[in-house]
Amino acid sequence: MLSVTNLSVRYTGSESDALSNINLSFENREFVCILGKSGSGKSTFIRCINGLQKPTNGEVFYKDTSLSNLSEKELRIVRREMGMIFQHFNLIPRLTVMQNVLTGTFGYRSTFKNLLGWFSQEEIDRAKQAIEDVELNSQMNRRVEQLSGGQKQRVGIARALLQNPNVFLGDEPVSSLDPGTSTRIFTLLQEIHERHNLLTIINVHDVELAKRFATRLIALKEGEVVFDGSPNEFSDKEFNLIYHSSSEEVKELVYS
Ligand SMILES: Nc1ncnc2c1ncn2[C@@H]1O[C@H](COP(=O)(O)OP(=O)(O)OP(=O)(O)O)[C@@H](O)[C@H]1O
Repeated sequence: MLSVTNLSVRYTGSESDALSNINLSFENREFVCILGKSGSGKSTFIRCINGLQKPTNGEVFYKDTSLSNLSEKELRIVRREMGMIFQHFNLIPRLTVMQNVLTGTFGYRSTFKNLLGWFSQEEIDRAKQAIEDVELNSQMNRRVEQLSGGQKQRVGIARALLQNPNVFLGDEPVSSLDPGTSTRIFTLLQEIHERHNLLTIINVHDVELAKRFATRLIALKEGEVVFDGSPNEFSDKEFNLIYHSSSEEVKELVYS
């Protein structure tokens, strides 16, 4: 469903690759967590998948089509099938929960309709359902600036659901939340993942959380994949290697 081949990214002015020759493929229904130290390339990888970051080399294929071959308009169509949630939620603080969630339909509507804020009854009903799915019914008409971090992330999830996504992407969606709230958000992501048959790919710093919810773990170190396997295979040894050793030592030890 989604794959990357020989994917490399080097930012302008940088002397090293943020991502270096990554080859991975993902199937529907996988719940993938991406681990790695700060600066290892996790966000860059997610941004390549949804076409926000152009590779320096290599390709991203979504449903067998290379994103490099798509026009901006075609890319927008791909992007609307990829719901995305963010560390800082990326909501519009002064708008209500309902208004924020409805922006999830924007990729499917004309700019004219979006500017005027006209929504059909069907769109409003779907938004209500998504708000119910994330258990925020009682907050529907509150401004999001009045919500807690966990509630804000639920709004982000409901907004992404309105896109009818095939792929759910998360760029450190629980990094600013406390442990209990983080677990509840991951539980919700898992439920949504199963109910909608999604491919879910989430960057996360919390290894225990990743091991508990993911079906597959991928670890990046200095822009390279140094671990790709099931959560049971990821032990303290891998943890120490990934967070404390050089990438050459990691590859030697993990794959020896
Ligand atoms: N826009 C940019 N311009 C130049 N360099 C960048 C840019 N974005 C990221 N980088 C560099 O690319 C490398 C990978 O960054 P990236 O944000 O992908 O890592 P990350 O694993 O997501 O980090 P974090 O966990 O801190 O978010 C880092 O060295 C970073 O400094």
